[in-house]
Amino acid sequence: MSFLAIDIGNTRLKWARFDGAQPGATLLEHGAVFLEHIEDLAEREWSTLPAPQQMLGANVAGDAVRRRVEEQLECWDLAPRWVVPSSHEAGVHNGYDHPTRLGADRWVALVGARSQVLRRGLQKPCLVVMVGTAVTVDALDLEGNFLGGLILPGHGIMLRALEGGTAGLRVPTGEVREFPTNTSDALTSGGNYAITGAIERMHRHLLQRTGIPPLTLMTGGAAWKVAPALDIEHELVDGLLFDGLLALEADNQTRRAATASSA
Ligand SMILES: Nc1ncnc2c1ncn2[C@@H]1O[C@H](COP(=O)(O)OP(=O)(O)O)[C@@H](O)[C@H]1O
Ligand SMILES: CC(C)(COP(=O)(O)O)[C@@H](O)C(=O)NCCC(=O)O
Ligand SMILES: [K+]
Repeated sequence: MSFLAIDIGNTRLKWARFDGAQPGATLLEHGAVFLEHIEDLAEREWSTLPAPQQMLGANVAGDAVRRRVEEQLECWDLAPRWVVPSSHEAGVHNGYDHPTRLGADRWVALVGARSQVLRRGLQKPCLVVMVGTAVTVDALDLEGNFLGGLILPGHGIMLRALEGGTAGLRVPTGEVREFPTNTSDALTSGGNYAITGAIERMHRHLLQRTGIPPLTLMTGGAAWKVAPALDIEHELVDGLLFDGLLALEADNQTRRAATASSA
């Protein structure tokens, strides 16, 4: 049995095939494509991939993108399944006012983070940071309750907004500096500190709420750009979304088996 996990963000689709659908399953192959190249998946990256028997995906890029991906999945005999955030699943309680309106990627990352906390036997709250097209900073307490989180623009969106809204800010990428003395460095540092500042702020909120310094897990295509300037202890976790998808799929299968045996 092999399992395909798919994470579709607003910039790229990330996929991974595992040798099973339980937390800790072995990663067999993985890849990422920009959304413009989804139409090539079945002909290229997936053409040599052994057929997976099951898949689960998280999509925040809209229904049109989801349909384009489902067309590519037709190269295999498999039912596409997509995560819809609920109020309670795989050990996480969703504290959003309207649980289904939480981004599926955020929900999956929270589930992945919770399963990591439990697997490591930690008695800690957890801060879940994703740095992609947008940045999200989500708080999980000691019991696996999702308390709430921040959404802010990612680096690219911040820069494009400033370029578009002004006459004098079209400059090359700069360096992160404490006291920037040119426009390029001022913009790059401003964006970087906006993101790290928000993360540090949420870290403080969670510490104040729970009294315990949280485990901070950071993922996403641009996490490596943020990490050097982040003044709190943290870990970069590449496959956090895949961990979450594995945990949710394992949970779903247990539930389906229970329904089947009671029918
Ligand atoms: N190969 C790369 N080199 C530099 N930056 C990258 C690369 N891939 C992704 N990024 C950065 O990561 C962001 C996309 O990350 P990703 O996690 O794929 O986002 P999303 O989940 O929103 O699609 C881009 O906006 C870019 O800033
Ligand atoms: C916040 C997001 C845009 C992040 O998207 P990403 O950067 O991963 O492409 C996405 O999680 C989303 O569309 N969320 C729905 C709204 C919410 O979570 O409240
Ligand atoms: K994402």
